[in-house]
Amino acid sequence: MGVETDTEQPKSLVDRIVENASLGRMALRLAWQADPRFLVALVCLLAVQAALTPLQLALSRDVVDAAAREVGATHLAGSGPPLVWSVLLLATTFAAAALIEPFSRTFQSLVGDRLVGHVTGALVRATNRWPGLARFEDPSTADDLERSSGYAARSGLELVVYGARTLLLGCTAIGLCWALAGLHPLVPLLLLAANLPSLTRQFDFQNRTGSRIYVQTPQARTLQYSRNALIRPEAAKDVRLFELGGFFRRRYDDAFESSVGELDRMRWRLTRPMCGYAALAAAGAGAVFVLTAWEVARGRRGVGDLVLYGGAAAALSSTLSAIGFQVGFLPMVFAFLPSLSRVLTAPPDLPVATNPRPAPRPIRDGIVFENVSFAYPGRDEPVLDGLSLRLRPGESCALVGPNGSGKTTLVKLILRMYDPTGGRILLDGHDLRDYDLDDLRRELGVLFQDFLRYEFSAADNIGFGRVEQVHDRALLLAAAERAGAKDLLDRLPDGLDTQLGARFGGRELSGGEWQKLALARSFARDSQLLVLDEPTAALDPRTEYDIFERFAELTRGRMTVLVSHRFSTVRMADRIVVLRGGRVLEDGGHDELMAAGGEYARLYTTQAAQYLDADTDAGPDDDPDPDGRRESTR
Ligand SMILES: Nc1ncnc2c1ncn2[C@@H]1O[C@H](COP(=O)(O)OP(=O)(O)OP(=O)(O)O)[C@@H](O)[C@H]1O
Repeated sequence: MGVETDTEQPKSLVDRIVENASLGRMALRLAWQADPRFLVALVCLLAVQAALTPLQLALSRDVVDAAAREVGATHLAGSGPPLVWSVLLLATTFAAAALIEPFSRTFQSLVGDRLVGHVTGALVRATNRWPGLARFEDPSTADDLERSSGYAARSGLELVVYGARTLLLGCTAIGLCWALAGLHPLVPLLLLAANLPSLTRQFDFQNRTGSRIYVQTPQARTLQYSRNALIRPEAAKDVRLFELGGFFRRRYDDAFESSVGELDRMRWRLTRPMCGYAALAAAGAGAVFVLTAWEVARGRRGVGDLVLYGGAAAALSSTLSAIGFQVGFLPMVFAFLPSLSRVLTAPPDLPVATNPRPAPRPIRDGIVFENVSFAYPGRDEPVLDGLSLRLRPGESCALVGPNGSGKTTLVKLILRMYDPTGGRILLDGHDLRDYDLDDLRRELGVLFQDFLRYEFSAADNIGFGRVEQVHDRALLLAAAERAGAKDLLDRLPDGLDTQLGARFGGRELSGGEWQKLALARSFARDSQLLVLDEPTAALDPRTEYDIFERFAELTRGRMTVLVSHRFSTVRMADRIVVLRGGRVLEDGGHDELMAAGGEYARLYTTQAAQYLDADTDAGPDDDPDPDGRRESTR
């Protein structure tokens, strides 16, 4: 059994059975862990539901026979219990069926919801165990995650429901065949033959639909992306300004047409021939009716048998069709399960030391890049190419270089979001890979260029830098003070407790205000290495100047890496490293590099000249350089 997927490698039948058995066990285990009580209750209800169909047929026959006896048509009646008992029993089964149906649906929803919650928790725990970033940027992992949180999340329930239903429907079909053999031993065989094409068609329909849904996961993600571009507040400005609404709408429609439209066309294609097969199955049931009526007319059977055999033939037909339908779901379930299994069992994406070293405290020798090369996964051209560099303890170092020269990449390697593809990075003489990663990262405080705006309280936005002390108000206020965010907190209606972001009705902040909080978050961390990637890009000149003035105090005792294109920020550093072509081009203090008259001096002078030109037009309130610091750039 298996869905046709585009990525599937040919496997032997035995391998596939073994693999599916283990996937099935995993899905059932997840369903059991989600809520065993509801699961057991659901299976019991499904069993009772399955038993009711043959029971109702047998009781219907008794009712008809008893009614025939009551009206004196004894030649039409078989033997059986009195009419009142038969009617009461039949009514009870109808009442039970009516009662069980909503409970069965409710239990399915309860198990489904709990299962989705349980699987989501397992997915979150699994992805949190991936120390690096590479998997999050890999499209096939994105497909796996999409499948895992969609179809595959409910697969445990679907296995239980479809599996149990198939089993129980199989029992019902055997019961019906056994009953029909009472008419003639060949009748069940003929009916099975008449229903076989319809059953296989149902299976084929489900199987192919499932295959299509599976292989369309990338299109489903494209669809989601285009939809988000239309409805997400982050995109609203651009969409309106550039009149992108129509464009994205067409993209969405195209993606919709290529996924859902194709699926629908396929459904139609597969449904049309089913009419012929259904007619064949109906003809089989009709023949049983005619045969029974003929026997009843000849007085060889009671009239109740007409209900029993006619009903059993019709029920067998619908039961077999339902089996085809239910079994047809199973390949789809088994096609999606490997995605879930891959995510849940994926080993860490970076090597983890077996006897990890604790992070050094204090750092004594610093960080050394030894001939480090790095290319992003799936890309050939290296971003860093034999780079060597030493970052000394207590020193602040600015990384400068053109766009795409690898500054942020270098920072990501220090944080061990990736490992170098060549060379090594040493911390106090030991390879970063030898350290306990959690312990190491506790020593790193980072403000990313694309920092997150948490739409929680201001306190959370700062406290997430040291989440175990997120309620320590003194610590949060001190961090805010250092980042120049104290005024901002004073202006917020509930200070630290103000809910931020418009999405949940909170206070929206300007870009620079969000950046101040992000800077405060990195200061809240009690780290030995502080990495600030464009920390002042959105700050007003006054705040930037304040931070500049206190930079030495703010970073005292910490190694600091500053990444920036703003030379006013770069100047804060003790040392400046210019990157180009994946290597270090220049390395030294500001004065030293200016005196050398190389790349840094050229870039610095160009930027300073631009500032000075702009300054001639600016009023006193716009003065970006209140103490005339820029004069020294000349
Ligand atoms: N996640 C990624 N996957 C693949 N390539 C990437 C990824 N991130 C960056 N790159 C590539 O690596 C190169 C260096 O990027 P990086 O972000 O390190 O540059 P940068 O010097 O920080 O640039 P900027 O000044 O624009 O911030 C770029 O050419 C970019 O295309």
